[in-house]
Amino acid sequence: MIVGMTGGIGSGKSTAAELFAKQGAPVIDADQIAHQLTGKASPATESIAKQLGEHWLDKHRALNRSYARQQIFTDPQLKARLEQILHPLILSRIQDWLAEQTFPYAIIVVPLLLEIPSFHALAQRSLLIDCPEALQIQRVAARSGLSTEEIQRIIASQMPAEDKRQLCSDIISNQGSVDTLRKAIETLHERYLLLGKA
Ligand SMILES: CC(C)(COP(=O)(O)OP(=O)(O)OC[C@H]1O[C@@H](n2cnc3c(N)ncnc32)[C@H](O)[C@@H]1O)[C@@H](O)C(=O)NCCC(=O)NCCS
Ligand SMILES: Nc1ncnc2c1ncn2[C@@H]1O[C@H](COP(=O)(O)OP(=O)(O)OP(=O)(O)O)[C@@H](O)[C@H]1O
Repeated sequence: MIVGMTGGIGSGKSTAAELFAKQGAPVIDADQIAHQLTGKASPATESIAKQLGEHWLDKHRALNRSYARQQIFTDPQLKARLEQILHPLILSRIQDWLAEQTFPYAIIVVPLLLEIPSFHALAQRSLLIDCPEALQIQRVAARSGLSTEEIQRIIASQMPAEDKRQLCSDIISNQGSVDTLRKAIETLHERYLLLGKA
């Protein structure tokens, strides 16, 4: 059984993914794949330079992440063009990884699970890590130093939380402590094991 985990920026997806992994579940994260794909002198960065311009890369020919962030979250067309380069490669890496899994269930962590049909189609269940916007902003600012304005722009580019709640089969509220999150994940892990074995 494939479980797609999603949630807005800073909702706690990576923290939740780590907790599932500690239970023994196989987990793959689309953000981490995107990071690997946009490292120095990779085929993806060469496509980005060719299609979007050399100035999207840094001196090591890796993606200039802060430049890319500024561009795509202020210009939807540039966002779509970067996604057109990266999403097929991310999808293919996830599919290859899924083909190797033998555990009763596997977790794919995909920020745009509900926005992009080809990602959504991979999952039989969808798990939303839900967190109020004010807490998302607080946690992302503490982690990355991004301004409130920049974080709000990223949130505005994603599907509204209310719509995500309607679409997901499972929801974990991540407003409490990491310990509360751990308990919710232990419960879901047991449920997914049963569902995956059925
Ligand atoms: C713009 C980039 C360079 C910014 O890098 P940075 O290191 O600052 O952020 P990181 O990659 O860790 O992403 C952090 C969060 O930003 C949000 N985010 C990232 N890409 C997108 C996007 N295309 N649309 C909406 N939100 C996004 C997600 O909530 C994600 O969890 C990077 O996010 C990127 O390459 N994005 C395009 C690839 C993509 O669509 N990734 C999401 C995979 S489904
Ligand atoms: N329940 C919690 N209590 C306190 N801090 C938390 C909790 N959950 C997550 N955090 C912290 O909030 C920040 C964002 O969490 P995390 O990185 O897991 O979110 P994410 O959804 O993966 O973010 P992104 O969308 O940017 O990839 C991290 O610094 C993390 O340690």
